[in-house]
Order: sequence, then C-alpha cells, then structure tokens
Amino acid sequence: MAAEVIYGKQLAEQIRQEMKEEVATLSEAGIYPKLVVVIVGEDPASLSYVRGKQRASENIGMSSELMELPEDTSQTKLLDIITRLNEDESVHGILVQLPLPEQIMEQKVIESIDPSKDVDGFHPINIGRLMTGQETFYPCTPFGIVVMLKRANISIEGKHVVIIGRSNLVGKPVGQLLLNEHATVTYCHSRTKDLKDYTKKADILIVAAGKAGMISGEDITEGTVVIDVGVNRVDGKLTGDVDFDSASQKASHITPVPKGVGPMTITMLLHNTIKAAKWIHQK
Ligand SMILES: Nc1nc(=O)c2c([nH]1)NC[C@@H]1CN(c3ccc(C(=O)N[C@@H](CCC(=O)O)C(=O)O)cc3)C=[N+]21
Repeated sequence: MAAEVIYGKQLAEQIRQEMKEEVATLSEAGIYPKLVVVIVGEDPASLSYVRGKQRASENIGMSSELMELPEDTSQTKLLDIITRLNEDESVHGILVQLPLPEQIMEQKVIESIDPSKDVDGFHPINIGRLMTGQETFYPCTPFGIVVMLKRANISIEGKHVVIIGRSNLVGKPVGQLLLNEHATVTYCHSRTKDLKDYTKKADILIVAAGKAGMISGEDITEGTVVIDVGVNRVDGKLTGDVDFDSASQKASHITPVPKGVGPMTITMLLHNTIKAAKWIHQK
C-alpha cells in the first residue's frame, strides 16, 4: 500500500491563513508583531532560508526586518546588536540564523537573546521550560512536526517514537515535545548499534540525521509514520534523509522533502512571533 503523503506546505498555507486573520485582529488593537532576522555572512543556503522567512512574514501581514552583517563581524559587535534588539520595544522576535562564522560562539549568542523574544526556542531558559512541561516558545521544527502529526490525525499518546539524530535544534527537543504528548521516545544517533532494530520497531520514525537517503523501505515495517527532517543538497537539489520512493511503499504516512517539514518550520516561527507580541502586550 502506498503511503499517504503529508504535505507540510499545504498545512502551512492553511495555518498561515489563520494567522493572517490573527495579525489583522492584533493590528486593530495596535499590536504589530515584528520579527528581526539577523544573518552573518553570505552562505547561499542560509540566505535562501531567511528570504523564505521574510516572504512568509510579509504574506501574513507581519512586519519582518532582515539585518545582513558581513562575514567578519565580531562576536562583540553581534552581541551589541542583540542587546539593542532586546531593548527595542517594537521588536517582538529575534532570530539569529545558524550556523555562525567560527569567530562567534553560537551558545554565547543564543544566551544573549532575551528569552521572551527567543522565537527559535533555543535559549536554555526556554529549553528548560520545555523540559519541565511549561508553556514557552517551542523550537520551530519540532513544534512543526507535532502540529503536522496532529493535523494529519495521527495519535501520539502511547506510540513508540524513534528519533534518529540528537541535535539541540531538532532531535533532542522533538523527543521532549513528543514525550510531553505521552509518546514513548527512543533516541538513536550515529553511534547507535544495530540501528535497524530500532527503526523497525517505530510507530513514528523521525529522521533528522543530515545524511541523504540513509533510511529506506527496508529499514521500516509496514504502517510506520515517517517524518523526514533532512535538508541535504545533492547535485543542487534539496533531498531528505529518507529514500522516499522505497519508504513510501511501506509507510502509512510520509513527509516529502521539499514541501514537508520545512514550510512548517517557518510557520511555527511566525506563530512564535505572534505569541511573543501578545505576551509583551499582556505585561
Ligand atoms: N536560527 C535558526 N533557526 C532556524 O530555524 C534555522 C536556522 N537557524 N538555520 C538553518 C535551519 C534550516 N531551516 C529551514 C527552514 C525552512 C526550510 C524550508 O522551508 N524548506 C523548503 C524549501 C526551501 C528550498 O527549496 O530551498 C521545503 O522544504 O519545502 C528549510 C530549512 C531553518 N533553520
């Protein structure tokens, strides 16, 4: 049986339509959610992502500013800029595009962002809140995955979720979010022995390893839900970590790359920015 393809892109458009209305309502109340995206250097992939974020913000009527800094920007300079953005009351969300050039310590930058403007959900305070089951900004890709599962009517409670990848950006937080949703979670990674023993036992398999085509149909059992978080460029083309053609023969549901998780990530960034704007005005 061929899998049902979950098009994140379609879901994202639906959700963005809802958010567009919310932004309009907020603006009637004098609240104008604003996101600032900071990018250091000119990596073409990073530039293309941040342009996607800009476009998405504009499409829902949200104000979004892009700050492009030169590749050789010092850490001090970047931290100064973040301090100013933290203090600027017209700015609700701050996103510093990762990765950063090597003269800048990523963790230092992440921790300098005011947790109440950390729409990426990467600040240790927000990670801690996620771990303790509190309301906070959830990291966009993990959050997008959960919303996608829910909108596709896939139940999470009691399911065995197997995650491949343990990054701070995706693997670790997606496991935590799904644990909060009452899943049983197994983390696998590059040092896991006999990986296939785990992937075969998954009800929901989340592949966020950054290795093109590392999972194929023979690694899964019939009826598995397969979420592909890979963003790999192979011969200039964007491909996931899952071999779609073989995996979709066995999966019950599968997400494509592109048009799968990626558009949901951007949508949750917009969601978090709106949430930030509402929070600030509640204080
Ligand atoms: N501080 C920070 N926050 C991030 O959220 C962040 C980051 N840094 N660094 C890089 C990664 C990557 N990322 C993507 C978001 C959307 C798509 C996306 O929308 N992709 C489209 C296609 C885009 C294309 O064709 O190039 C799709 O999958 O259909 C991809 C990748 C966010 N990231």
